[in-house]
Amino acid sequence: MIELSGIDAAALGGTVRVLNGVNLAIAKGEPLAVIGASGAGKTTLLNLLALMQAPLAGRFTLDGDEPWARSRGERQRLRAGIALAPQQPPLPPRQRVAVAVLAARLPGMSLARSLRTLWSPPDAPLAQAALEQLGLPDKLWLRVDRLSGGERQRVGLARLLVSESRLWLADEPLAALDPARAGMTLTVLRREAAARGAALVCSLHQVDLALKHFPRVVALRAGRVVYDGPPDAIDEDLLEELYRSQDEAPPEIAPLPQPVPLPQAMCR
Ligand SMILES: Nc1ncnc2c1ncn2[C@@H]1O[C@H](COP(=O)(O)OP(=O)(O)OP(=O)(O)O)[C@@H](O)[C@H]1O
Repeated sequence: MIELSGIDAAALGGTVRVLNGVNLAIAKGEPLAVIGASGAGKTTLLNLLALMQAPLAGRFTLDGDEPWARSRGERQRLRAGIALAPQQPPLPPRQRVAVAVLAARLPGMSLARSLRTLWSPPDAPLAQAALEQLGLPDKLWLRVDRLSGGERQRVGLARLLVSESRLWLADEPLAALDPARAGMTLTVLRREAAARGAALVCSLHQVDLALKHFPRVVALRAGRVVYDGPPDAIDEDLLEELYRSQDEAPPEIAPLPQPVPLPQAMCR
């Protein structure tokens, strides 16, 4: 489905190389987790897969086609077939949740139908079903700015569930969720992607959940793929290498000066 070969890429809006010689093939319907320390390039990789950012070097193919050799319009059409849930979903604050969720279906619709959807969503039961699966059964007609951060994040994920895309990209989908919701959310994403035959690529900071929920894990360090395989071959040494900078001892902090006793006269 997607093949990256020797890809170098900058972050969205940047020019400095972040991804470095990345080789990665993702098959139709394949689930995979991307792990790595903060700044390793996970978001950059997902934006690249979503055709948001052109590679600086290397070969990128999508279903055998080279999107970056195509015209802007043709690439736009290819992009419409990919669903990306950013870490902070860009949901218009005054929009109803139903409309925000169903906006994910707009790329495949005629203009007349998309205008109708925005005005009075005919697919509201679809949005409701997606929200229920993600533990938000009573939010359909709320305004987006009435939601908590974790609820907003799940509304962003509900967009994946209603989209007609066969490539779902979820960038840190658990960032605003409590631990119980986090596991449940990954279960739903995995199950629903499998039911629709959609490939699912999730970047995750929760390594334990990545290893538990995904049959394939790609580990990035400083923009390079340092591991790509099943979770059971990931050991402590690799995790230590991946997250080494986070494990360094914190800098020594000079002790605060002891309080100077005030003269008795000043305490009265
Ligand atoms: N617009 C930009 N211009 C230049 N550099 C950027 C830009 N956006 C991000 N970067 C840098 O690119 C590198 C990779 O960022 P990226 O967001 O892909 O990492 P990440 O692994 O997703 O991190 P996190 O886990 O913290 O979200 C970081 O060093 C970051 O500072």
